[in-house]
Amino acid sequence: MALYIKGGRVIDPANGINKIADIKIEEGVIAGIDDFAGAITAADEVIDAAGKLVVPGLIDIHCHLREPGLEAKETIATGTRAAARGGFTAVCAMPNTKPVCDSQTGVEFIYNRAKATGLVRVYPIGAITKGSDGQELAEMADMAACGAVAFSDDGKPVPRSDIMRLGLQYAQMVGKVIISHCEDPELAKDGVMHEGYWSTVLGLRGIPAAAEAIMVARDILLAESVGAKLHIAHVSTARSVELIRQAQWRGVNVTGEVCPHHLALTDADVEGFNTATKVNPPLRTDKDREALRSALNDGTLTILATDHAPHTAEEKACEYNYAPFGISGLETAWPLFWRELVEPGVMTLPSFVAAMTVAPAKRLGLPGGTLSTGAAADVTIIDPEYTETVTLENWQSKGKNTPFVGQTLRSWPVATIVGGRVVMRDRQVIG
Ligand SMILES: NC(=O)N[C@@H](CC(=O)O)C(=O)O
Ligand SMILES: [Zn+2]
Ligand SMILES: [Zn+2]
Repeated sequence: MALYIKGGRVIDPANGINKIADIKIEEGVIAGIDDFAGAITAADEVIDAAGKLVVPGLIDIHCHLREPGLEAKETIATGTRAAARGGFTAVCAMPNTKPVCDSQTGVEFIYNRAKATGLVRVYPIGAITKGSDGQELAEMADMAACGAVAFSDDGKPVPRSDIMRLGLQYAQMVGKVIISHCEDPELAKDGVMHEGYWSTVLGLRGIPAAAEAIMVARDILLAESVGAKLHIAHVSTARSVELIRQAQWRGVNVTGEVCPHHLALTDADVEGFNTATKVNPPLRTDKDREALRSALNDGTLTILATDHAPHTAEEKACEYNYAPFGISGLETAWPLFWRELVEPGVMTLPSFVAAMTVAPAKRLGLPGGTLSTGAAADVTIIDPEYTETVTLENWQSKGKNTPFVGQTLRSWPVATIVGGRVVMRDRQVIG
């Protein structure tokens, strides 16, 4: 018995495919892309994808699953259900859990929990420093040996340049990428939103754009000096984009990612003091948003990521100053990116699909991201015409901290298939 996805527009950027075709899945792997009309028998299962897009399973290289230790915010079980609902077949988990994932045991725990409770694939990211305290390198080589896919102290910067340089050198040695949360801790201190017109009007302490760009510049210089691979998390300012662009011209191995909220919202959206808009780096200005769009358009930035950062309702139900930073993003990423990037023609459909599949996979050396024959059958089906209003009904993440409730968005994932198993169908998570 085979599973056929019939008659959809198959977009597989890795193989240069963009055509109406059927996909055959057998024993959990892609058995071929073709016209299978004559081959389908009554014993086979068929998903009718006419009018839909059929793409490689989406891959998110930046999310927070909160397990171990912060299970009130999210677990691997709930976070991967949110991922499945958002069309993701694989997610990379940041190490800022309790304890921090800074050892072989931490990495193995994630793999074991994901195997036992996860609905989609989970790849752990190890910490750069012990406890992400920025003082002493974590056991990076050990973690790489047992499957850490990258290293990051996300949630915090690595304040000391000597430690960051050492981290880059170790990462380079084991062939991994450092994912940097770029923030000058002193400049950003006590800030709760972007520093500018709106922080002044609202009377909130600001985080200057330079707090990000300074660290982007430092990390680029360090990566350049040791020949290491650097990836900038949640790029949010025009200046960061400019620094990355210049570094790429010089041949530095640096990439960057953009999150949905930095495209969909600006600092003006903090008016109203909705704590769901509090995120790090903060929502920036229109000009920054424009710079992110042109960087995605010209290929300076090639990766889209959610930075899914769930928090409890209790934690977010307080004054703006005291709320934790973060937006629950897995379940609305695709339609938001669609509205911001595909509808206005900022990205072509194949380059957009690439930014959510093969580009992140290639950057971290993950399997997946293509529909090549013989590859694991991780597939996402999108209905580009389907509209849905964001509500918390049927919301899978424990983190209800989304500023997008009430927005009607077009283009949603309607099926998610992991290794040939259907884990979401018609917007309902299965399993
Ligand atoms: N992005 C956020 O606002 N929060 C993240 C940390 C991070 O990504 O830096 C979190 O872990 O809550
Ligand atoms: Zn971060
Ligand atoms: Zn993050």
